[in-house]
Amino acid sequence: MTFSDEVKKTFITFYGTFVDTPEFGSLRIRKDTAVGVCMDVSIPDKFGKIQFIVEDCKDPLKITLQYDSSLIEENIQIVVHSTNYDNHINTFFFPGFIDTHIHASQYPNCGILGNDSTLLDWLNKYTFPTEAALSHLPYAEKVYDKVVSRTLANGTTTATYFTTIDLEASKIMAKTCVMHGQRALIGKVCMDSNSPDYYIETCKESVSSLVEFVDYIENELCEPLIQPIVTPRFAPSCSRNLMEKIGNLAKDKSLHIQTHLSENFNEINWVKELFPECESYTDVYNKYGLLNHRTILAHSIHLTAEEIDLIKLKQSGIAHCPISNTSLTSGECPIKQMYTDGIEKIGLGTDVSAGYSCSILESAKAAFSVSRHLAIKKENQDAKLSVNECLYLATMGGAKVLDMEKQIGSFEIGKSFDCQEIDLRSPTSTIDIFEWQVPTLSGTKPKITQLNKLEAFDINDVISKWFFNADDRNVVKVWVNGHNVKN
Ligand SMILES: O=c1[nH]c(=O)c2nc[nH]c2[nH]1
Ligand SMILES: [Zn+2]
Repeated sequence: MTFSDEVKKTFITFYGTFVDTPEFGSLRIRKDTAVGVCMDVSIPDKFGKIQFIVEDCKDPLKITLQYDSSLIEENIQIVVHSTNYDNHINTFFFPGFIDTHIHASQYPNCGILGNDSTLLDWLNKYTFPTEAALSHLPYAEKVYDKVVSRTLANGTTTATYFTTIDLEASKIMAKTCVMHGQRALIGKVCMDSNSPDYYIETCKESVSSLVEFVDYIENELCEPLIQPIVTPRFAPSCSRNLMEKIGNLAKDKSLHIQTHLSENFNEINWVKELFPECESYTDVYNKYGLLNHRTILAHSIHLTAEEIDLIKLKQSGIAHCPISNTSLTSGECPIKQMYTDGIEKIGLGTDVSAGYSCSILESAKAAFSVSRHLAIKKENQDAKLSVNECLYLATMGGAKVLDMEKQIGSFEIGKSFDCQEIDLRSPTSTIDIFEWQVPTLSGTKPKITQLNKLEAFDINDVISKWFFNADDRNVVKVWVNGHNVKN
């Protein structure tokens, strides 16, 4: 079926097993479930959104016609799992992943780190030259096209991107996301201080190109899935004047803000030297108008108790980027402790290219591992994140960080249908799961006496297999706002 076939339908009902994590640590499984999505462009308030969820449903078409008797059968599409596994749970719908921190412009360096690098020398040696090269627009086109298709292929339906300081290249990124159908917040990077002469703007240039970028997205592109995000790179590369000006713009237009915070000890000391008037790194952003409930703070590893309190007070969100933090030897962010301290807006970021993978599932596995290392180091089992908690960070946690928890992150009536279909036995899958391990939808156990001593696997085990053993080969389809964007 093609994209154009699909949009002719005014209603789609998805039918099968739905798995999501509505609360931190919970795993919700709804079998034989029909999820109805309005695809009628003449009703913009409902378009792409879930209209009903019916569990234990035997006939999804009948349920759809019961929901709205004015619908006619030709306009309804029923989408069932791509492969029928004879009543065994091998395939399920899961909310699309949310990447709360990724540098689209660094994608050419994904997998290139430099063994000896830590943050500040890595920026100068690898990152700034790579970003600056994208002012050559044909390069920008290629790189942005690849990173968006690659993240979608890995099940990322929403991403919060950094581009570069270049306005025209940033517009290309916005157009690319529209073309691929990905939901995205896109930030033209602002930096007017302490940066190489080949990759820096004046404060005036930075503000005016940001204003033009916001205007372009809001008034020319006009695509509801795409939002601009105010993006001061990090405190060392921004003057006080620049931070205040773009903070005011964010406030006036209710825009999101993203930046980096407290990633590495040399960086933290540098911020102390540059901003002696501020109490802490976090206080720099607060003092210059950048800290609020729509601010996304990447890393935030080495925070003091006062900084945690300030972030809580301002209700800002944290993008946990465990692959990056390990790769650049920046540190281990104590996510479980943050929850205990009352910070609940925490999501995951791939942080390509300090992170070597653009898969949020890989980041979720890394979050699991980093939390175990913290538990070993601190001799405290409470530091451990569970599989379900990591999956929450990858979906609902990310939605909260983006202040979009009413729109995305789980399957609820009124939310957009952003979804990935997972198939543990897709043709190219490398997951080995044996037939006696797979529970049936009705929960019956295999009738083999030798297996009586085996604990029967349940769907939690299946989800665990997926979490640890899967990759993009198990993402068979992806939808954003009801549109099939990956087949
Ligand atoms: O991981 C990071 N990646 C970056 O590009 C960057 N810039 C400032 N601080 C940063 N940290
Ligand atoms: Zn980053």
